[in-house]
Amino acid sequence: MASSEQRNMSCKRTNYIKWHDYFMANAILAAKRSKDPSSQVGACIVNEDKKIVGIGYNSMPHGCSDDEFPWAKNSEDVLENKYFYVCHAELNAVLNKNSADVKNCTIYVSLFPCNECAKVIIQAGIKEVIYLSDKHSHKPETIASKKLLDAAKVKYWQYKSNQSKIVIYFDENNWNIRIYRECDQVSLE
Ligand SMILES: O=c1ccn([C@H]2C[C@H](O)[C@@H](COP(=O)(O)O)O2)c(=O)[nH]1
Ligand SMILES: [Zn+2]
Repeated sequence: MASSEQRNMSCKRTNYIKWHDYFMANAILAAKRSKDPSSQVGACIVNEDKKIVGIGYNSMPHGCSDDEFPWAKNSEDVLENKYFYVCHAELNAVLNKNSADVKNCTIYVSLFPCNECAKVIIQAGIKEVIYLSDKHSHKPETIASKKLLDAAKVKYWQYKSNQSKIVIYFDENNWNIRIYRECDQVSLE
């Protein structure tokens, strides 16, 4: 008779990362590349075959040093604030695409896209937006964004994960990932 270990080895794993968590985690990981001290935003574009075709985060444009351009948001001189210069995560994800186009793709974003990003999403042919935070839902940029997405029939919905956290261990001999469910403090393998 097979031992429980042998049985475990002959069945497929069940604690694998589910697609939505996987793609949203990629967006969150990308966000952590951002140099913006107050808001890091990440975006991950996925095609109909569940392949990642673009990743982006908010950054200064190429050739515009992120040591020299400002990251402030409340300077009296608007030219000393980041807003005129920074490229949004969604724009970068579309421009970074490694496929011919992003038609009918889904974009996973850590923050609901602003109106400017909504225009990019629509014009690029992206059909679905899955977002984590909607913390600016009261702002005109977000209200306008939803108007645009509604008119263009781009579906959007907020992702609520069953996992509360995913921890990555960078141990060269025993690299691992632990997935913690919200309902318990026990980590899955
Ligand atoms: O759709 C969006 C909206 C904003 N961002 C980026 C642009 C900026 O770097 C920050 C916003 O800065 P605040 O300090 O929160 O005003 O977020 C984006 O990438 N995508
Ligand atoms: Zn934007």
